[in-house]
Amino acid sequence: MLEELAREPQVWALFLDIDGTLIDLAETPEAVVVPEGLISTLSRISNLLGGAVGLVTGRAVSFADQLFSPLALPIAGLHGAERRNSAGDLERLPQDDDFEALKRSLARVTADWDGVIIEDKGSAVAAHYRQAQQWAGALDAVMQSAAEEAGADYTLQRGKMVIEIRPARASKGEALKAFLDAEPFLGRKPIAIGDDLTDEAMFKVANELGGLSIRIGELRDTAAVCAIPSPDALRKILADLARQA
Ligand SMILES: O=P(O)(O)OC[C@H]1O[C@H](O[C@H]2O[C@H](CO)[C@@H](O)[C@H](O)[C@H]2O)[C@H](O)[C@@H](O)[C@@H]1O
Repeated sequence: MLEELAREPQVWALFLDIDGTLIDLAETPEAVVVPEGLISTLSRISNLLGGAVGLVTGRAVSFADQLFSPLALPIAGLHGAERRNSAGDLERLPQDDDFEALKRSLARVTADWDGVIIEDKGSAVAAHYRQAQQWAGALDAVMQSAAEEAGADYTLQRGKMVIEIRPARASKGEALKAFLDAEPFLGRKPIAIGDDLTDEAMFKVANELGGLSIRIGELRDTAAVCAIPSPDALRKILADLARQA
């Protein structure tokens, strides 16, 4: 389904989610592994597409950069709330003192909740319960009330065994549009690949713009139009594509 990229590389732009898409999910946010060969695969595909490859992730840009170093692709982080374009210019929200206090309070409230992880991502915060499913309900309630306290500038974002509070003004769909407004993405058709609720916004934009939306996993309750069964299957497809570059 990505053969078109090799046939007409000047037509397409590729947007890739990270966790659960390019890399396998792990028990904790820090435990993820970038498989050998993936960085060079992405670099070759980026060259093939004239640089029109972007990462679109819920991670902070700084964390994603560490994962994929030395590769520094254009990237939207924090579900689109921060973005680095192909020239390397990074837009990031200013520090918000009230939000800093809210993150500290979340960490305090959940300190004794065994297995719950509060991931401080700067302008967003994620509460993970993958290792603490007994706390899922209580965590949901705490995060809902924290999101209300954070006010209209923030919104709740649910994902795989995670509940997040993130800036409301951006989404992965808006990030796709912003990338497509400038070279080397300008005028290309987007292919968006992701696995989670946050990726639905970019699936919709890719569909609207005549591109392609691909979900990792099952094709159920999604705007995506086709599916690839796993991150491993996607990596194999990308490696084949890179060999043609
Ligand atoms: O948009 P993504 O790149 O898919 O990022 C979404 C969230 O991914 C991370 O959490 C998820 O992956 C963890 C590591 O595999 C896993 O332990 C967790 O259960 C998943 O929800 C990341 O920690 C979040 O900050 C991202 O927003």
